[in-house]
Amino acid sequence: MTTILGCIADDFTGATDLAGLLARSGVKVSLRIGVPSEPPKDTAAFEVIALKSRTAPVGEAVAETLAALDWLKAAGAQRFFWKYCSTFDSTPEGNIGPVSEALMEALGADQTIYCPAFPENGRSIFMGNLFVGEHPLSESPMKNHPLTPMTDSNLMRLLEPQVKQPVGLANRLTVAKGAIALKDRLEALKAEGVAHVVVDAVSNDDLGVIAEACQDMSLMTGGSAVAMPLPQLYKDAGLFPSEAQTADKPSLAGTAIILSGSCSAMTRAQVQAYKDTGAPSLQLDALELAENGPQAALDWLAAQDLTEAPLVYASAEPEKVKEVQAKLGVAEAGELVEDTLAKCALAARDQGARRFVVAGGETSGAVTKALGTDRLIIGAEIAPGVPWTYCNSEGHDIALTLKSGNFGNETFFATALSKLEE
Ligand SMILES: Nc1ncnc2c1ncn2[C@@H]1O[C@H](COP(=O)(O)OP(=O)(O)OP(=O)(O)O)[C@@H](O)[C@H]1O
Ligand SMILES: O=C(O)[C@@H](O)C(=O)CO
Repeated sequence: MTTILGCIADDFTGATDLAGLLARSGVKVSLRIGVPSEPPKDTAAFEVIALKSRTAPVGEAVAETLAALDWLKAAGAQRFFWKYCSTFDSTPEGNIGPVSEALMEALGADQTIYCPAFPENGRSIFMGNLFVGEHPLSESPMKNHPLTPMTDSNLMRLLEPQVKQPVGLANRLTVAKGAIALKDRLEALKAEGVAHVVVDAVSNDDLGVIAEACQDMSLMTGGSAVAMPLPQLYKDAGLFPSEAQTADKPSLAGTAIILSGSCSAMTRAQVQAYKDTGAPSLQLDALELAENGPQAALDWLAAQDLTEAPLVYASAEPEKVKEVQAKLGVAEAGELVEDTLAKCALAARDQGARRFVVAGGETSGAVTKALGTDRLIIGAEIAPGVPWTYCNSEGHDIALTLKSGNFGNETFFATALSKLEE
């Protein structure tokens, strides 16, 4: 089928988050890991390409995103969605702005919107300021993120240094007036030369208004949630025929492994809750990994019964992470942990693991790449923004869930496992 909406996500958990929310409407969503090396074949109306570009150097992120754009164009897409984190994670150099401007230039677009809001997960935007629950972004646990600490909550201030063209705001008072009022505001800003418009949203109703007003833009940007209304809007506009979601749930109960490289407050609570169930667990220590390599972890794993779904985690308190980063360097510490968790994933698969629960975006990228999967089928949603996915890992059918650091409730790991047993 010709692709209607071509989506590019800057990390793997973000890609499954977006694909899961698009699939809520019952449409078939196809998720590719990285830019496919083959020309488009067997495409779906909604195609998502997962990149691992959030913390990549700007030039690399731009080049990979443009390659993804070319593939999606070849699949027939004329509308595009650039998905970044609902907490607007970017390094000080920033990839969100430069990637958006490169996409706009390639598409001949003179304006786009920025809406990372995800109300079901507590992310809302008011007067251009991003809130996590009741706290401004910069006062939320995101201020301590190991790779992209967020120390400002104002999206215009975060975006301005990242782009060449002017940044503006369409605030909640406009959004509350509906899609026509928002379109008028966007037109007025365009007349003033404003290319980058942050749009407030505090509820799913606001997201419906924004999607309706922006559905004809060649490029929309945001978190996953603002894309959620698009399939229904496109169906209503007669852009594609109804088709059923075809992901069958394979029978993959039994063996499992949980791998956590996320240090977010929610993941740390999930790790503790899972350990409290009495499940076997191993904590990785980045300093020890730097000294002795991953063999001790692999030996521990080899001795485990995978029907008990063991947990391997590096998740640690911010002070501990900072201490390790000061000794090893931020990127080096992250890579050591990611590399070890990826090796554990491969070893677990070869020991017979068929369900993989992975926490953390960067971690998910490393694990998914190691498993050698190139396409994910979207299955049941475990928590808002976290679906099970099914894929083939070098001849083995497996289920994989990639959990964003901040998503899910405390019992997420056990809930994810039981979901495939229902
Ligand atoms: N104990 C540790 N010491 C140093 N770095 C660590 C430690 N544990 C994890 N890391 C690194 O921190 C980074 C965590 O990023 P990751 O994207 O996996 O999680 P997250 O940011 O919580 O998730 P998301 O991007 O979905 O919000 C990874 O690069 C990981 O390797
Ligand atoms: O938007 C989010 O918060 C997630 O999809 C994500 O990008 C996690 O890395």
